[in-house]
Amino acid sequence: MKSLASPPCLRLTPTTRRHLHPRQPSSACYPHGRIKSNSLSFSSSASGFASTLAVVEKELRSSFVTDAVRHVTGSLMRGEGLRFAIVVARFNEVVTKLLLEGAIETFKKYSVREEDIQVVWVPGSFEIGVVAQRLGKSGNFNAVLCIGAVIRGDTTHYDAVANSAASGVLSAGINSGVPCIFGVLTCEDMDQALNRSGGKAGNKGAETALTALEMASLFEHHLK
Ligand SMILES: Nc1c(NC[C@H](O)[C@H](O)[C@H](O)CO)[nH]c(=O)[nH]c1=O
Ligand SMILES: CC(=O)[C@@H](O)COP(=O)(O)O
Repeated sequence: MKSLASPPCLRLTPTTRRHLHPRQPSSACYPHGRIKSNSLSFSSSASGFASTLAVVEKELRSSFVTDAVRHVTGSLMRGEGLRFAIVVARFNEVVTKLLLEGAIETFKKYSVREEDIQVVWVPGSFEIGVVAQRLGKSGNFNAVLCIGAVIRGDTTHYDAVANSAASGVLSAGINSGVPCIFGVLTCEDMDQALNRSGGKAGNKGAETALTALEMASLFEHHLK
């Protein structure tokens, strides 16, 4: 029997660690298998993340061959045939349109057919949850991607909208049993929002589309 005392350890770069384990401390290691450090190269872009994840998945899978424990993850490589709804808020449309573009581009890059993507517009982020739940329950989609941009103003309205959007999307997923992905920006100002919708900090629409793909694949291929 294999000893569990000192599992082989993968030290991850900050970027990959953030994607795989967003809250793990910097000294943490990946406990399930050994990964050659020279097989990993990282980028903070959505496609960089995807290829990093593919390498990690492959290496981890091969390191599990001798393990009796079964591990399952969704795959980014099997987008064809998966169906997605995208609920997008019109409020701060200059931002949400860019997030939507990033999301659709990513779905297409991963072989999701255009006819398998349905976009539903709602007035603001507050309205996303109820619509996501309806779409999830329809049985027509493998995942629902929720896109919005909440930007702080002068009053406490920001907190109400941001928190409601988050708990609305969470409830939609739990109540419908279909993954509902949180692609709602919550920003201090428009600069922060633009930086995250194709600017300096990437495109969160594209990143959350990858999350939707992974979760859709996990449910479709492993959790039925
Ligand atoms: N201020 C923002 C809003 N506010 C609108 C609400 O989402 C909602 O439509 C209204 O209260 C009616 O129910 N929405 C955003 O998406 N982003 C904001 O910054
Ligand atoms: C996040 C918001 O709802 C924002 O537009 C509200 O702005 P304000 O707090 O100045 O009314």
